[in-house]
Amino acid sequence: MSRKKTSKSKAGSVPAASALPAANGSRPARPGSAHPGSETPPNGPPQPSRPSLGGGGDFYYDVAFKVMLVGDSGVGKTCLLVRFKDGAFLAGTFISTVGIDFRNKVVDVDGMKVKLQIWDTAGQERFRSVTHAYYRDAHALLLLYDVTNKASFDNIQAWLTAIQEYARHDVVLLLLGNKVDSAQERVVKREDGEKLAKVSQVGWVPEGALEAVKPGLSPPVLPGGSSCLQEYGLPFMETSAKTGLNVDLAFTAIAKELKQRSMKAPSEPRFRLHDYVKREGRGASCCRP
Ligand SMILES: Nc1nc2c(ncn2[C@@H]2O[C@H](COP(=O)(O)OP(=O)(O)OP(=O)(O)O)[C@@H](O)[C@H]2O)c(=O)[nH]1
Ligand SMILES: [Mg+2]
Repeated sequence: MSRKKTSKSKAGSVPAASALPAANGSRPARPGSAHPGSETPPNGPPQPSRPSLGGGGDFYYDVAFKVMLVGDSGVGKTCLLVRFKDGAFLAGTFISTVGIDFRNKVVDVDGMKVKLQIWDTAGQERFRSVTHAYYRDAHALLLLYDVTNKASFDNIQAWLTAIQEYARHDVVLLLLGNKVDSAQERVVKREDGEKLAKVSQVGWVPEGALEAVKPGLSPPVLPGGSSCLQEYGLPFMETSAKTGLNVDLAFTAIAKELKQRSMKAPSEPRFRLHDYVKREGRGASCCRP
């Protein structure tokens, strides 16, 4: 497979200004050279991307995907991204994201270079309509709550509703409970996150299936589907942007899943995201129904 070229550390921001995609799908031109739309805007099902037009970079990639970080303000989305991209933690003053920022990172997945274009959204309510417009382009979403902030956990359902409404039906979704290093301040137990993940689903689950599973927390019987049964619920992990716990794993798991899906005739065994994060997660782990 031929290698595509991408820039080494391309990053940009899209302030919540006028230059945003219309909700009906048309995408007006955005000013600013840093706009990622000129680079590799992923559209349609996961597919190998076009070569980067950014030029001048020294990294190459085979496939590229768009990943979005979503969740309440202050849950640690920006810190998670910085930890993954730079291996650092943004301690100190909390600077809330305005609009949307993005960073690129190329990861090696079983010998293939997978470029993740990671969009860091503003969690504040006032930017909600802005960020919703971007959901439809995302191949994967990392949905975060803060284990020291109960409200951020309670709001996950609302985030899932928005995802259901605005994201593509086959979006890869991973639920993350962040800030587990703050053991003293923890108010959301790992088991609560696991339970929520177990009964939550967006995308392909048939009408009524979610209701069916809630009372007893056992998987629904899907019409004729066996593989669906095995992956019901959301994959879930606890993370810490501060210590780095499970941060690389979260992004790697997403990259593996997307890479597998993009292959027309995969020669290797099907990658199972739920199993992977359950097996590989350290400390506070994950769940699979
Ligand atoms: N202890 C601890 N603090 C964290 C962690 N992640 C983020 N924080 C802190 O939480 C605050 C908010 O982090 P951000 O990453 O800016 O939050 P955000 O989700 O991007 O917020 P918005 O941009 O407003 O949506 C900052 O003060 C961080 O230092 C973590 O894993 N552990
Ligand atoms: Mg932020």
